Amino acid sequence: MDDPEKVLETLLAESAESIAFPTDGPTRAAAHLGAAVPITADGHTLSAELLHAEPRVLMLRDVITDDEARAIIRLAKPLLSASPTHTGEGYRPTTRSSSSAVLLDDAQPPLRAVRLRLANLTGYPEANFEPLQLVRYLPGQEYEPHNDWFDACDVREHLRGGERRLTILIYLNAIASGGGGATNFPELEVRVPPTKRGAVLFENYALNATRGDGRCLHQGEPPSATTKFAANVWVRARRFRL
Ligand SMILES: O=C(O)CCC(=O)C(=O)O
Ligand SMILES: [Fe+2]
Repeated sequence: MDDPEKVLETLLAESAESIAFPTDGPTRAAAHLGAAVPITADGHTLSAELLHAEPRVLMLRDVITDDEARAIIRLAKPLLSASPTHTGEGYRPTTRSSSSAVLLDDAQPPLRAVRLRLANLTGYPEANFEPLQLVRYLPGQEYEPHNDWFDACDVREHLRGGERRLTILIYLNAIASGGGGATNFPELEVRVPPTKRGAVLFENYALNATRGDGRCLHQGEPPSATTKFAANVWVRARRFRL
């Protein structure tokens, strides 16, 4: 699509399809600072605790089952390759030494169950979810501080569903306390230790904003002795297209 007028027309039409920021999803309504509040989604009980109010960072516990964690790792393992990073104008080069796998087959029952539960919890339609992406860090591997949101001028990402409003990073295996592998938010002074079957959820955009929030800068710290498996779930402003 090279014709600038056509690009602009398409972008405007796309933007008009963005859903309003949900303010009533259970993860917005229930979470409190300093207290893990039980919530139920599709008959599944988990807990949510607000770790930081603005931007919102939440710790979810028991967000997936043991079987789901095992299934995600099993489906992803044969697909692993070096993790990509965002390059080009608007993006700072970062080191990401992990491996990743995109789980394109959303129809797989465990993937579908997790996606539908997270849709229910966040108030976003499942159609806005990117495919789950497994990330594997061998001991010593890491992802340097970065933001998950796209540059506002990134046309390609505008056409693939627009803003990454939410990041949900699900921890799939246990790492002993003191074993590293935390998700660290240096600007917020929040460090989330990986808790098996738990997740960190953060809002990359302030309410009604169209530009990403720089305070959401975060890094995947290296695990010291155990391989860390996690699954990224990114939620877009509009229907996601590959
Ligand atoms: O592994 C982590 O704790 C962070 C991963 C991350 O930020 C990403 O994959 O975008
Ligand atoms: Fe990230």
